[in-house]
Amino acid sequence: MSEPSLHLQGITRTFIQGAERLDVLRGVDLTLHPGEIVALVGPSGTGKSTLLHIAGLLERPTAGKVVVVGTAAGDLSDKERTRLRLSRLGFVYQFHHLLPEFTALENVMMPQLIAGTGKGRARQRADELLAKVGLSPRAGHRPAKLSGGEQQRVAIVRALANRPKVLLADEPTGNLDERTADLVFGELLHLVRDEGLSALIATHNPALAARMTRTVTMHEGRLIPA
Ligand SMILES: Nc1ncnc2c1ncn2[C@@H]1O[C@H](COP(=O)(O)OP(=O)(O)OP(=O)(O)O)[C@@H](O)[C@H]1O
Repeated sequence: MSEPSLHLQGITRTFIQGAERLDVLRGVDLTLHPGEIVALVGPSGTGKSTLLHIAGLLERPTAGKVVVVGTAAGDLSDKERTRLRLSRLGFVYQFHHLLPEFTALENVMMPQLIAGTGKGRARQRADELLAKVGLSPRAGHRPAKLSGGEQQRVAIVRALANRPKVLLADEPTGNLDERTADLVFGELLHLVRDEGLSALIATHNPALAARMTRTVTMHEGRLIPA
């Protein structure tokens, strides 16, 4: 079988606040194979966002192993983790977090420029991605001039700009009305499949979870198959 895109093994995360100790993750194991799209579900406050941040190399676990396309992240310096994140992982949040002073096109070019891609190639890739979500006519607009659905489409294609292997998404359409959420989610799935990625997507919406390859549920700090 081919190398996993993402492998999480024995992940724990404990928060200590004063005398209180909160064991949010208590031994999470998860393997994402290329092309798998996994729904991450579970009640609010059970640690889905915490797990996504750890998988996305934005936070370190208290214990356990994160392996991104064959590279064990625990052994890396912060600089090397950033490089691995930029090249292999894409992240979409519930709120778009686009840079307000830049246009849609510039927002999609930005992660590529940070990763060292030349301006011409970055622009070509951004044009191509914005076209895929029907936003070519809006490429020159700043986020404030775009609708909620359009802003989230830009955030999604921005996450794909550096051709990552894994997309991590935290309620990527949670901020949109039901109809728009359904449409944008469909586009997200189409793009993930089209680009041949794996994805781990937290959602509270059972209908959206049902459109993915499989579902895992956060329960008492571990993942169980749905
Ligand atoms: N930096 C932190 N310090 C202390 N506690 C934290 C921290 N980050 C998260 N927590 C706690 O960890 C628990 C899990 O939070 P998390 O945001 O991961 O849950 P979630 O499943 O994503 O919830 P939701 O579905 O509402 O987004 C919560 O009780 C939260 O208060």
